Amino acid sequence: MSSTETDDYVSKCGCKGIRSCLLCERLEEEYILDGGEEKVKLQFCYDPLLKSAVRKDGGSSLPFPGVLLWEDFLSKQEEEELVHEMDKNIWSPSQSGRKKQDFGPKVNFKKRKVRLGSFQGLPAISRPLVERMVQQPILEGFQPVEQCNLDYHPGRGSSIDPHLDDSWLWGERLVTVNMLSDSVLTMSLPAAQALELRLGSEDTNRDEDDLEVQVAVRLPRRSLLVLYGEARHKWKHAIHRRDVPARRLCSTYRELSSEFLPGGPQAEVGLRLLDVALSFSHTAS
Ligand SMILES: O=C(O)CCC(=O)C(=O)O
Ligand SMILES: [Fe+2]
Repeated sequence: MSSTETDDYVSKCGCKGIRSCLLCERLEEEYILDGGEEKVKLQFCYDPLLKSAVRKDGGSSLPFPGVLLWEDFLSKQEEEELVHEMDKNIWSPSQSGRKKQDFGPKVNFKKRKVRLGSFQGLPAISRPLVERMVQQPILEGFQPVEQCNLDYHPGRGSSIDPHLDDSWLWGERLVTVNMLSDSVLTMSLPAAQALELRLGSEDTNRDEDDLEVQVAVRLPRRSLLVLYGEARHKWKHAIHRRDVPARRLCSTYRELSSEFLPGGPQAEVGLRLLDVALSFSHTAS
């Protein structure tokens, strides 16, 4: 990496509140490792063929519905073109050492307000990808109104903390296309809740407040991941710093919730958003 590139990677940071990246940690001369290490974890790996989470130290497995992994969704040439196109647009600094490009309506989640703002549609280059993804039965009728591109880099200590995506505006399926390097999405849930979701395990009889179930979902380069059902609404998801060994880009596509779909109280707003989004009129300058 040239020094100009390095400067670019570390020159700006978008962290607020408790979030941090390598830049602000260096500035504060404080090195914060991945958070939450005090919790005892039951670690599983997701097996896409079995659609189950399998204990890392062998033994039990747990049905894990709500994840679809589509390997080689992109060809190598498509990946190259997408990355080239994304890098023509400005990457804005975001939380925890990420950079971001957002193609979607302007949203205030706290006040539950959404408006078109300057949104002109999803990027033109995404049209064939959306046409391809909807061939998958689980994505039938998927109509994204937002595409959010993220740029992770180990030089900035990029990560994303465990979270659930909003479900007031965003609908049932979250779709992410992974580019440039392999990574791991870590899904987590307190053991007591996992038990409720049928974790048949003898390990849950210790103090359950401190016990967390973690499921590592492998995200191969050029794959597409769908989260829905339990994996969308109950399990938090995160990308840990240790799982960003090289630059990684991803595009997350989000559909509308039932509130904004036909029959819902905000159906008219939804129609306007869809009309603009699916014009695919954004082209990088
Ligand atoms: O980087 C990823 O794959 C996940 C991104 C994510 O969870 C989000 O933007 O809400
Ligand atoms: Fe998310």
